[in-house]
Amino acid sequence: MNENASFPAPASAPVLAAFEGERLGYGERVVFEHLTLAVRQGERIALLGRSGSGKSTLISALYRRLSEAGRRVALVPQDHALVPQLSVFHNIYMGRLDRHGTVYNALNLLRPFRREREAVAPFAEELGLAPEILRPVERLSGGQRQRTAVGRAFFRGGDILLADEPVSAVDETQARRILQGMAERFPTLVLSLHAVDLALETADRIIGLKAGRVVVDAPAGALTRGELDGLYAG
Ligand SMILES: Nc1ncnc2c1ncn2[C@@H]1O[C@H](COP(=O)(O)OP(=O)(O)OP(=O)(O)O)[C@@H](O)[C@H]1O
Repeated sequence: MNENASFPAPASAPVLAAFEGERLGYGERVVFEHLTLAVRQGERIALLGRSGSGKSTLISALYRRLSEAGRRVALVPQDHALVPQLSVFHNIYMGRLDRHGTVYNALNLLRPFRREREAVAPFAEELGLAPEILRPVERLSGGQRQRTAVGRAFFRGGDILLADEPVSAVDETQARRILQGMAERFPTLVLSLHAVDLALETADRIIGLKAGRVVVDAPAGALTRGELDGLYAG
């Protein structure tokens, strides 16, 4: 780890969220004992680490903090948080529920407005979901559900995208295309990824977690594959 290297986002870039020696966990269960970390505008961060190292816990904490600060945050949760009985169209549309009133949303649920169908269609098309657009999500494959959750985040847009294992269920070609779409749309990204190669290609900053500790925090270009593989050892 190169502690002196500066990240591509300059130190003058605004801090969007920061933790200073904070404890994060679930009730009695402490995951991070003493987390110190700042996310600056313009950073593309990949979180790496073994299962249970704390990636989802950190993403959830960032989501709360950014939302409380009034940032527009798009989220792809690990469990996708889709409404199974509703169509791909409706699940993607949910990314902008907060832009309309309850009556508009209820009417659109019963009989989608043409304007909304036309707004959602390019996102479904880009993610290869056009043929499934009217199908209930409960009748989709795992990869199709994951792409629906990505579509909802794309449709939402915002200052920052937080995505927890957003390409774990799709093939490598699709994964690259989706990650590229994320980078083009959102000025700031925090992505939890399992594939080290994809993380190095997509991110400019890699944060490696081990049992609730930040053990790597360096520019992607300063890290070797071997250093990152070490995150998964032992
Ligand atoms: N709701 C919860 N209540 C109590 N403990 C939890 C809860 N969610 C996660 N944990 C624990 O917190 C630790 C970190 O979990 P977390 O889900 O953040 O890891 P992760 O790195 O995202 O794992 P994975 O790659 O498997 O998704 C684990 O030990 C896990 O068992």
